[in-house]
Amino acid sequence: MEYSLHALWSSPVKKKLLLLSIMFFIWAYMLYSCAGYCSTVPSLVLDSYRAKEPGSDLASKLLANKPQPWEDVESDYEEPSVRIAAFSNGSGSKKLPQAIIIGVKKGGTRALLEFLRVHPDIRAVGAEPHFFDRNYDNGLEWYRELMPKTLEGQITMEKTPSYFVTREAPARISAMSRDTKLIVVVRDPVTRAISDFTQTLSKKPDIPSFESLTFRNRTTGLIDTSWSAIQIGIYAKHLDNWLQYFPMGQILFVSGERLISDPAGELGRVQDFLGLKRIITDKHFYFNQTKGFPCLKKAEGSSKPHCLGKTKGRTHPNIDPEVVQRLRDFYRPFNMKFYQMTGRFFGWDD
Ligand SMILES: Nc1ncnc2c1ncn2[C@@H]1O[C@H](COP(=O)(O)OS(=O)(=O)O)[C@@H](OP(=O)(O)O)[C@H]1O
Repeated sequence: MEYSLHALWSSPVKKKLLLLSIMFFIWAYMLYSCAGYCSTVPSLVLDSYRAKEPGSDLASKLLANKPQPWEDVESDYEEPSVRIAAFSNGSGSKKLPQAIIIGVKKGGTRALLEFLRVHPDIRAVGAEPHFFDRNYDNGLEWYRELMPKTLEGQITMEKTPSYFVTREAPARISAMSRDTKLIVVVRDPVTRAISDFTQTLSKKPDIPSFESLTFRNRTTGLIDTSWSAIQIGIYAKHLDNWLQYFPMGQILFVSGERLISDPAGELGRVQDFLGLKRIITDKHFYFNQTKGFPCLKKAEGSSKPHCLGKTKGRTHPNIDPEVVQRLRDFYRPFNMKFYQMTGRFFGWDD
């Protein structure tokens, strides 16, 4: 061995060859390193440049795609600043909702969600995601990103009242998870229709009167069931669609009227349904005379009393009593069917 090495070093041609190959390796290594560096530099520069562009990060992308919560139904919703500070950076992970308030529009869905958020085992997204109706193409990952972080054992929730009347929503929610718990806040369909109309009127003061929108033909008294304010209240019909995908035991019906007269009682039923300890009780509520509604003594993440905003609990316009009666007659058979289906008498037809 010693001899062969000595022989190698001693031969001048071989010495040169060895030197050349060492130089070649050094040169190749430098070229390789430079190529790697050169390919990363522009992208790093570009990335940091992109990061400065508005809307470049994930959160902004979501915001860009995010359904506008102030569109249509939820023009009033604002995340209380206290809540943002207290929970936006919490630990845990984002999960798809295990329970959803699917309806109904103007039923009292915001009140229910705000009350439920007081529970330490519930975390909910404030704005309406409208995933299963308007934003389904964005994909489940987009939807999950909207959710707040939860710890083990906490339930993730959202509310989008239009799901209840969206034909595709039951199949889509079932495809996400067949175990999703569904909650529907229902309210007398006649009052609901007037509430719905009142909301539209507040945004578009020039719309025709409630009375004229109600009828296809006022003289024959034919109701215009294509008007969404009327359509939404045919609860039995919409429920049929949900029952194709979910068993009745997985859907809880909350009375919008009882949610106002006895919020703790209705919240007790909801907590049982969600398998949670009854933590929200009558101690959490007080009746605010000025607002004319129950309010929270302390909102989630805050020590201050909290009533819903001014777009909840609007004064309704006076509607011709004859039209109201005609609508009562129209809804009666659907209501009866609905009571039968749900096994609960909501008392809208006294
Ligand atoms: N505690 C409390 N405070 C204020 N308002 C309350 C409350 N509980 C139920 N309600 C009723 O909720 C109605 C609005 O329903 P939604 O929140 O489902 O409306 S929306 O579909 O999200 O726009 C709203 O309807 P209007 O009275 O017609 O404005 C209220 O009657």
